[in-house]
Amino acid sequence: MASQPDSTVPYTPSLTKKVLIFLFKGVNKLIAWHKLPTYIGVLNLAAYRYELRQHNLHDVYPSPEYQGTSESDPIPPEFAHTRNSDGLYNNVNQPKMGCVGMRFGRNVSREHTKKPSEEELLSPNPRVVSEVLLKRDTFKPATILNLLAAAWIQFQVHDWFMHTNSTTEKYNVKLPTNDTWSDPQMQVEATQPDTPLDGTNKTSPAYKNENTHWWDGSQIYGSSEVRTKQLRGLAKNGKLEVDDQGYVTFLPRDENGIPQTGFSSNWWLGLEMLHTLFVLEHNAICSELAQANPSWPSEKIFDTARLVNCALMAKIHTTEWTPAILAHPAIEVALNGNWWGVLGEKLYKLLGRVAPGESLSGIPGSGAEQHGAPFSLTEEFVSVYRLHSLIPDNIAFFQAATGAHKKTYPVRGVAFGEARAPLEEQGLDFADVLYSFGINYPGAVTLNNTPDFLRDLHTPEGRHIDMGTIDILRDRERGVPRYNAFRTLFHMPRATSFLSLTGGNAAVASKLEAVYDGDVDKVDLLVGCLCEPLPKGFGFSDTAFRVFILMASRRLKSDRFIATDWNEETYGSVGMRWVQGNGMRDVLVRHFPVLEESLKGSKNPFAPWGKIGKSKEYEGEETNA
Ligand code: HEM
Repeated sequence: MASQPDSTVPYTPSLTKKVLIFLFKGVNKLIAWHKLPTYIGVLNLAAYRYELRQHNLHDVYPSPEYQGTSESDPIPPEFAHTRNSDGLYNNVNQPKMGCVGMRFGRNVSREHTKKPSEEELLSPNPRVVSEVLLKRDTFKPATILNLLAAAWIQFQVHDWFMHTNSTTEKYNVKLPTNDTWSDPQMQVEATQPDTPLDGTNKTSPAYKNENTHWWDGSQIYGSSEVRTKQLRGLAKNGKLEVDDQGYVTFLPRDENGIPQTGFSSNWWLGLEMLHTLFVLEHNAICSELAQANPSWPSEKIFDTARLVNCALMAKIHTTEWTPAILAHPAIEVALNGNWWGVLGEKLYKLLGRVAPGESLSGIPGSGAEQHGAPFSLTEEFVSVYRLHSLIPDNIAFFQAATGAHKKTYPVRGVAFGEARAPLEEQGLDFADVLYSFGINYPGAVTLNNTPDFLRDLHTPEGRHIDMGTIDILRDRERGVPRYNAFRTLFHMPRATSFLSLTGGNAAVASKLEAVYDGDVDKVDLLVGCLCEPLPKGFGFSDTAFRVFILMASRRLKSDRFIATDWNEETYGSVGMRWVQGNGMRDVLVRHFPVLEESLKGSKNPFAPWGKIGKSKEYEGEETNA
């Protein structure tokens, strides 16, 4: 186990990197990165990343001691080579870094993250923004993706973060005249701020993460050691407990029907399916490890299988999901480069690592670095994942083997307690559900495409909420800068008018102008991102993408188990082969071989799959655009 550089060591780009940043600033005045030839575009993205690492990582703790030290929190021997469910000990020198309950960091300095006054928080009225700009008018599908892509990102988000709502403080959102909201008033719980640790916290509050910040599969394994033990239950050989009902394997349920998994809020069939799939994958890895290492105790099998499963999910996300939603040649090279290096997978597999750094041979094994701030996810990172418009109104369900259409359900009908309805009522199994998700479209990430299901959401905890209103309110409440300020702080030019923001779309510009009272600087981050013209092949905005350039690779680069301990000693030779030799397609086909045929019709498992048999005859908008 190698020791890591202290997060307080400032990140200073080398002279070459500074020159690259300077050069591309000039180039980008004339031409955007995504219009450059592929490999020059990749270099441009690298320059952005150097600049962002230098200016856009901000700790929100008053001092580094809050991250713990190797003296105050020494690593117990059992966690020297494996993940701890609470997220402790990933960083050897600062063992609390990224653990559950640590605060979200910031990508912009604290003076730009002030808590708004009530007037600033509520204007323009977030419910009006939701009604006029977010409410879905007609279903606009994202035709480059399938519905699995929507479920996947929520599944991942539940690994990474969740804020806590206050049990005492609420905001009253004024309902406009003639509003159709069915309650007399709209109240939204405030986010619970962490106890202030210094004066800055009083003006710019900080918020804790309910999950670990690491990419550690906590949505499956839980965010505490106690929870992980419960989920393993009595299962042998390092496996997680499942409820095998013969025709289908489910996650176990508690006496109230709540799925027993690491994170079960906001549940629907998409999550049921992916949680089950990656629990099955964990158990398959365990079987393989046990067979190859008959002397390993259950604990070692579990620990190694979790490392492998987490790395596999990180790889799928990096090299498959992200290039599916950002289908641009430079992104494909850059993201594969994050994993394999710019020399590519083939050369990596032939030669192994040819250089120590991240560029030529990828981030895994390149050595962990914190770039001047302790690792944590950030408020801005949460904001750009507000992708609720991915959720469609309805899902059409088919049999995987024949393509026969069984039933089309509203999403509401497969959510929370109803999540398993198509399996229980239509006799479908997970292969059928996965196939159906493979050919249904998600919603496009664009204006007026947030479904009524989420804008009029009744949760099992008794909340009645409009996610459109909440998405706007939360960013403002947490001091995330509005669109133009955000762009400036991410080194992008601000929109000088509504028309320039919308890329010349006069109808959208005038709608924005009316809601934002003629002030383009008031446009909310989410709204701006939904309106700006997209680079070719992009499923979301270039503005949101700037956060990903920095944070997507940071999640890998900061993590000891990916960047430093990337070796057979930690993963076992079987484990290393499993991660490097598999992708989403392999996972799907391993557990549901019938899907192979449909997957053949698709270049990327998160893009629409080939339609089988009778499903070609289905005429609904869910699968046809
Ligand atoms: C059935 C589908 C979904 C339901 C029922 C759902 C529901 C919710 C709820 C109730 C919240 C918390 C609201 C609050 O702040 O009080 C939330 C937050 C959030 N959701 Fe969703 N959601 C769904 C799908 C998605 C999808 C597809 C994404 C895409 C990434 C997503 C991303 C987020 C994010 C980023 C947050 C903020 C989390 C935080 O504040 O820490 N959700 N969602």
